[in-house]
Amino acid sequence: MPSSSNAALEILNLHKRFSEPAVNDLSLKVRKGEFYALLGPNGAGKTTTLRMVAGLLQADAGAVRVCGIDAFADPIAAKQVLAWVPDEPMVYDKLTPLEYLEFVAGLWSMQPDLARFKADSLLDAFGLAPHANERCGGFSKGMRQKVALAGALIHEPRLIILDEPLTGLDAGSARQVKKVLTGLVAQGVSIIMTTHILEVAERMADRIGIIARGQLVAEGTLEELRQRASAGGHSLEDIFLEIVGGDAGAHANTAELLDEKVA
Ligand SMILES: Nc1ncnc2c1ncn2[C@@H]1O[C@H](COP(=O)(O)OP(=O)(O)OP(=O)(O)O)[C@@H](O)[C@H]1O
Repeated sequence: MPSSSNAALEILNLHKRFSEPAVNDLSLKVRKGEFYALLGPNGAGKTTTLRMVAGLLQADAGAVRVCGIDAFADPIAAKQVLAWVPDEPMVYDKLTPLEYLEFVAGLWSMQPDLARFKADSLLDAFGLAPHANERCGGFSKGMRQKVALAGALIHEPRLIILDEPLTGLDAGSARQVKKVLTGLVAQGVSIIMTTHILEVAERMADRIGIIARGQLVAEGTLEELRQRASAGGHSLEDIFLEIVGGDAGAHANTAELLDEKVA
């Protein structure tokens, strides 16, 4: 796949093996200003893929380009333009959200005035302003998740990588997070997000990639996936279950599965 200037993320023939292959010749592209949802059954290789993109896990083979930067050759430059938020993010219990955001801004060498301005606006956007000066140690999982997300956004990344960002959030918090994310996409930021909440992918994603057994088995807009699904599946859940089945592992080769189902 040649490098293309409109790509925020290019994953090229990525491989990672633990005791068995976890990511197996995976290639995909996220365009600038695109919201891309990465779906797949448990153990499909989603987190492993994103951890390699974020530079937290070494790939066995393949390449990753973030905004045109070769992330394996120049990981520091890549990290400057991306944000990574895992499904169990860590925040420092002894810090308040404001102190945490100022600390993270300091790591990025942001000017204190700008850091404070950005911190205040992120705390506001995530509904954390009333708790800005309380220690994170007493926060619920959802509040901690929002603090971590705010921290990941403070340096104004161009590509945001989110692993299950809405798990554990109540309806109000999920709405705040979705509003922030869609606002960023409207400004040209790109997002790649894993989720098991298919409704979220259905409503928010510009394109959806479905992986099973470490391989991309389907990709497209919701409408494209709908058109390709053979049995007239209409919701993303119908399409997803048709493609991966209840048990993607029952198929020896997911490429064959793709040929059968969506060719
Ligand atoms: N550090 C590790 N050591 C050994 N095996 C691992 C490791 N990390 C992941 N795996 C294996 O790699 C495969 C892919 O795991 P991964 O966490 O990427 O799946 P996933 O699609 O994110 O799943 P889920 O939806 O359950 O989070 C699984 O078989 C998993 O057991």
